[in-house]
Amino acid sequence: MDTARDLYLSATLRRIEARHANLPLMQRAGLAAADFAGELADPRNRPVLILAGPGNNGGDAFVVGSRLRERFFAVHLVFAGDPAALPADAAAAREAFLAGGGSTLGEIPEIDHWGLIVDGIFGIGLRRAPEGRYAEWIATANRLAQRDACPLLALDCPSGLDADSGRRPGPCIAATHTISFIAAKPGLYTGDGPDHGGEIRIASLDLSIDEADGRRVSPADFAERLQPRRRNTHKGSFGSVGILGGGKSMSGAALLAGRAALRLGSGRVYLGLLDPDAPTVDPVQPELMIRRVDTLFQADLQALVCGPGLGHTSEAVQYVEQALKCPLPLVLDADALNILAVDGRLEGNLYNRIAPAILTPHPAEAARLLGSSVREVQDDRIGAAREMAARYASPVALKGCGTVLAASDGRWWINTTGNPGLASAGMGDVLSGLIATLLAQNWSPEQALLGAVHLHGAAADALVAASHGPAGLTASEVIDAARQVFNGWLAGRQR
Ligand SMILES: NC(=O)C1=CN([C@@H]2O[C@H](COP(=O)(O)OP(=O)(O)OC[C@H]3O[C@@H](n4cnc5c(N)ncnc54)[C@H](O)[C@@H]3O)[C@@H](O)[C@H]2O)[C@@H](O)CC1
Ligand SMILES: [K+]
Repeated sequence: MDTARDLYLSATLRRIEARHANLPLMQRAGLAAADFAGELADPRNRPVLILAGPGNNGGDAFVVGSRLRERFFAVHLVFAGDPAALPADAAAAREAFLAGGGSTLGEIPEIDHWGLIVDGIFGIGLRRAPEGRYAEWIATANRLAQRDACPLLALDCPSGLDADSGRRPGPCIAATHTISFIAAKPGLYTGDGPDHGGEIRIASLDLSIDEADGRRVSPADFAERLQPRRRNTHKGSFGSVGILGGGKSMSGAALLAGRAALRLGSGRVYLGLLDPDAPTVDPVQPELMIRRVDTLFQADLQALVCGPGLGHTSEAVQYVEQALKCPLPLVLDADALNILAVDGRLEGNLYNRIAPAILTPHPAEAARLLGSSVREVQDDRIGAAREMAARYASPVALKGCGTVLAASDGRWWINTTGNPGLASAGMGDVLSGLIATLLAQNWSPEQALLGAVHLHGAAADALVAASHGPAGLTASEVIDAARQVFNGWLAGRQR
């Protein structure tokens, strides 16, 4: 088990819990959380507010209350559930808290300044949007943590967040820190999770488990490919990439993909632009070889991107078909995905391909491919990515906060590099160029996808660290930062 990377769905966690029912897991969880709380609490020993819900997450909260009281914290524990309806472990934790001299409150008390707020309302047992009293507690906890600038520690996951999907159906705790028990939950890293979990710590509760459902992407996934360049090489050694796109007035998207491919180290980059009035040279990057679109396939290519700025004309449809039929590793993005979504004839070409294809939809493109809505895609990003990968027999990256990557055999990953600076035009075009470069250099489709997505996010993170974003971050800057980060990886400095 790699606690830093492994992700577990709640059904798997329930099975693991059941297998270890003889162990005092709630005591271990509460103790680990109390240790974390002790690190976070205001050194002036301001009071601690603990919110306990009606299930085992509430039970964890009672254990935290007991442990913190033993350490002489002033604990105010709020519990409004029916004690008789608590699950057995939680009921025992409540009894122990009361037997130790603790008492519970029915509502959040008025206190001038909290030193720490602990959220033990709901964990992986959330069934629906919190409402009524619990919705009010969530809103109040968020407000008080802001007011007092105090840490808000979520037990297991922020209450109101669906731990499997990262969806928040209603009010949700905005934690500054989360301590996730047994293993990390995927919902902390995608969708609304990253806005609500804060800094995440995993408490394994001393269990050794192995059957992870998914993983977070790490450079370890593609480290074997990060080899220094041999000296005795030439431009043919590093692959030729073709970019097919650039319909009427949309050359920019294709240029960005091409520049990204060139600057990540493709030996040659050819652009086939559909717009007859498109420029024949890129003055910013004159190394790009801009061709008439009908001659693009005559070049000796090792990988092809189809889609950036392609448009949706009948000519564009023909070229998508040609791209799908060509024996080159292929990245399908943007309008190529939209065309694939509406033209049922084309789908079969994906299954008959002799070279791999990779799909990189954003949520709206994914909704078109799946015949669903953006809302449905976003409510279950992992499920949507896996469904597309299975249906199109190709690796897929569902872009967005916590990009979800899926292989056609059902494996999935979440990428945790990147930031909101990537929410601007051209970023997807850049990603497609990065993926194609790695494909053209014989990376496997899976490694090319994981490597490029991780790199793309890491480049944006490096720019934000240097105050070039998130506001105003541009795709062109990400290209240059990706080159820098990648060369750092190659040199072994940032692995
Ligand atoms: N079972 C175990 O062995 C362990 C469980 N642990 C804790 O237990 C949690 C899971 O416990 P539970 O399965 O009891 O689930 P939760 O405590 O997360 O919540 C379930 C309770 O809340 C109610 N509920 C769910 N959504 C609601 C809503 N929107 N409004 C009002 N009530 C709602 C349910 O009816 C149920 O009573 C984990 O997240 C973790 O914190 C830990 O102590 C580790 C060990
Ligand atoms: K919680």
